[in-house]
Amino acid sequence: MARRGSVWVAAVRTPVGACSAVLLAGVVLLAVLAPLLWGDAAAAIDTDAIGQSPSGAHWFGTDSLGRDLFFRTLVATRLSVGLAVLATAIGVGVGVVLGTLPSVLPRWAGRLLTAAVNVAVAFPGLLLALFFAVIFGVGTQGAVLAIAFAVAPAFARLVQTLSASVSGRDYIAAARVSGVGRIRLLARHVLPNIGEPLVVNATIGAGSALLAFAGLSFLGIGVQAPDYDWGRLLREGLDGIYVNPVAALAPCAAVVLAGLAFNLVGETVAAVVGVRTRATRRSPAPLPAAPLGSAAAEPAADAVLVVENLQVAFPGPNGWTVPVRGVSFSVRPGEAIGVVGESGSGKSLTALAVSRLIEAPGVVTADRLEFAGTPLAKAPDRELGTSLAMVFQDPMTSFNPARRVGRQLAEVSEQHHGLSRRAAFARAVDRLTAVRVPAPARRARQYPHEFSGGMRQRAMIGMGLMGRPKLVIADEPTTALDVTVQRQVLRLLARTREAEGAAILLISHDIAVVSQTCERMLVMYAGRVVEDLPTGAPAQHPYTRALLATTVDLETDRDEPLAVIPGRPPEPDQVPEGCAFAARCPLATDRCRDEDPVLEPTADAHRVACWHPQVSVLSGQSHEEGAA
Ligand SMILES: Nc1ncnc2c1ncn2[C@@H]1O[C@H](COP(=O)(O)OP(=O)(O)OP(=O)(O)O)[C@@H](O)[C@H]1O
Repeated sequence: MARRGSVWVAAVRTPVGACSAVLLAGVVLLAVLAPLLWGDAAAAIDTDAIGQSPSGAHWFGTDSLGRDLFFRTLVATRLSVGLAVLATAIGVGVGVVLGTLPSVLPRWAGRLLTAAVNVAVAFPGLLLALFFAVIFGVGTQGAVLAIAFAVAPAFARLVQTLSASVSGRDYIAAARVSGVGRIRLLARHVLPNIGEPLVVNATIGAGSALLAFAGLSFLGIGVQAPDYDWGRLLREGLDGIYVNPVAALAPCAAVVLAGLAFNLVGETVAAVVGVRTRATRRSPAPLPAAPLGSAAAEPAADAVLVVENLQVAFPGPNGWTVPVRGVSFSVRPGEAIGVVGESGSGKSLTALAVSRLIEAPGVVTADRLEFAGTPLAKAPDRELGTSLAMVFQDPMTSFNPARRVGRQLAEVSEQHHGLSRRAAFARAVDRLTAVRVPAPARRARQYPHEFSGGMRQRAMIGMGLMGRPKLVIADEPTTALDVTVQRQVLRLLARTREAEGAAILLISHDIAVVSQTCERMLVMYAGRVVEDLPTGAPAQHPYTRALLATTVDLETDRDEPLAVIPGRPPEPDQVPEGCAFAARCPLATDRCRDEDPVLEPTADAHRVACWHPQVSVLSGQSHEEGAA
């Protein structure tokens, strides 16, 4: 709640937010106070001062009955703004009902209603307002209903579109499956999730309603005498425009200012609720230097990837959150490295940083971040596009659902190799063949949804092979697949490595998968690499040992309870002072809680960040023995 409040404060501090706050406060104050303070002065008839020009006594002059136009303009604020807001509220209400009814009504009735809304949306709003004004009759009430019904179709369409985008989500499907009725589904699951854009559009819509209302009153079919709003004042002022132009200009200026207030408020609300990160995008303070997570070791001269002291940070309301805190490793050509660790340990962010895919407001810093000998920040897109391949966990969302698979693969060669459309498509078919997609020529012409999960994942790898990748980064590539397909994909990665000489960085929470595929393993915990070891070597860090102990295989004793690591990893913004694993480590000492261990070599090709390495967690040896 406090966080939300601070977002609003930050939004009001922007130039647009400040203007909107001042204008809105002015409009609301006038609407509330003006009739109370100046209502009588605005209604007072003075036959001695009929049709006067602006003067010290009457700043905007007087009308045909000698009434003060300055006070009348101020007093008209309440009716003008109040009626516009009322019309908008009714319009939004009717729009929400019309927009949601199709999902509740029988199919044929819903379609009929949708078609009617579509037809109504096609009519210009003012024309609809005039049409309804004739139906509901001349006068304030008729004008309110006319404008409400004129704006309702646009809101109905908006609600339909927003509901359609929400109704495809998994939580709606889950609610449906669990037997939630249509109306409850709508009220509980759909409407709360479309409320924010609706409010933003309603605020902006109130500005248009204000203008429309002034238009109807100006035409004589809105507010009727003795009541008056800005539209009526404009109509009366226009009669004497050559004598006193201010009489017409003042209500016009009032409409413009109030309309501006609504629109700017809409923009501010949109900035806060629509793009919530915008307000926090401003960096809270200079990003602190990355703590040295590892002892500097010179990487191989031909390393494909060199990462030294990598830090990924995001600005938050209370300062920087640093989910990746000084990660260092290097990858040699053709090498397969696995990155393991519990959820939230920073594996994916490390991969994204290495692929230059961390978006603002995220900040990536490193002492050294090089790909194929070139600083990553300077590597041309073409170089990265052809020599670094990325395979994501969910290929369904990584492929564009509206384009054929073959064309998406071909785009890489058209873009980066300058191949013609036909040649690029032929290469796409060839690559699909290489990743063993059956009937590749036919499959290349299909859409992603026509592929099975495993086939999509292979096609994704095929896309990476359109160039000559030096490094394939695969982020949980088999998590969504069944064991048989998982095996096929892992085999394919291994084959890619052999055939193309590509290095592999395989991210997985499954230590068994990594052991089968990789020769080295980086174990991450709370944004740090805590152990870097050859696969199969005895683990030295208590966390790695605990992770290995939780791995289940065919030889696991089913009579024994499954091993678990007690506790949870710390949140990125609550990492403790010393070793982040200390709170869960049975071997932790005061030193662990006070001092953060650095990743240091303990044996050939083996680095550990622990004050007490080589201690067996399971055997219950004391830490003194282990530390020795
Ligand atoms: N854009 C972001 N802004 C703030 N924090 C983020 C952002 N993206 C990720 N994080 C946080 O960074 C931490 C590490 O995330 P990351 O996705 O790298 O973890 P992971 O080890 O890959 O986990 P998983 O196995 O669940 O994918 C998480 O706590 C996550 O909440």
